[in-house]
Amino acid sequence: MTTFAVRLDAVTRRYGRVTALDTVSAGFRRGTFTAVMGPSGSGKSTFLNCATGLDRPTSGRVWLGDTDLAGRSENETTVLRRDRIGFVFQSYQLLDALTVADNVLLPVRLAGRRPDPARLAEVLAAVGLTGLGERRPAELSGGQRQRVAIARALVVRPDLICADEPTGALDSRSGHRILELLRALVDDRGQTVLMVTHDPVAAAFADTVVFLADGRLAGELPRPSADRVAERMTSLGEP
Ligand SMILES: Nc1ncnc2c1ncn2[C@@H]1O[C@H](COP(=O)(O)OP(=O)(O)OP(=O)(O)O)[C@@H](O)[C@H]1O
Repeated sequence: MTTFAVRLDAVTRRYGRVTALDTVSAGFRRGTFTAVMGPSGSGKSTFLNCATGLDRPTSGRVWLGDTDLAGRSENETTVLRRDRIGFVFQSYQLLDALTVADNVLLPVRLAGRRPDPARLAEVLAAVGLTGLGERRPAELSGGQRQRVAIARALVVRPDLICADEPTGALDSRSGHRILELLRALVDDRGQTVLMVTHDPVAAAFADTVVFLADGRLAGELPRPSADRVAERMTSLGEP
């Protein structure tokens, strides 16, 4: 097994005349938590989309574990994404008509596999939602809804959990608990987490913060503190 859950090699993504990502190379080791930060328009979403196969680089390569995403058909990439990456979004993206259990099991059903009740119980326990499987999302707090989304991300045993502003819709206390949960998934279960955030406090939960500016890598900060992250963002022109 390769050391990296995901690796980008000289990835460039242009949209017409705009170079959203400019020769970006980066590797994310298994069992690590990385935050991606940068001013608005610096290329964070493009980076995440290229790293997870949602978008294709104009040039350069992306590996998901051992798998080179270049030259894969759209169908193959969709299956890889579904089976090997867990996504967590700011807006949770749960289906209101389904129970918590059915939301969590959705990726399993979409893959045509039989849901395993033991696995369901395990991931609900991992996110602290034991006993809430029959609730609907509307009957949960924001923090609990995000836990459902994290359980859904975990259920397929992904190589990578990709979180886009996972605490953006939460009050600071619930957000803090979600970040502690992501941290614990890395420390206790060896998960790999890649998180885009605007919040230096959130970024400080990561092992390393990677900075983007104008589509280029603009350094990284190991063992970040919120103050040092905020300082670095100010130097990149973020108010
Ligand atoms: N589909 C697209 N078509 C044209 N230009 C795009 C497209 N997607 C992104 N861009 C441009 O590429 C650059 C990087 O955008 P991107 O969304 O990756 O930045 P970001 O750091 O995620 O921004 P934000 O923090 O505001 O969400 C911007 O100049 C943006 O306008």
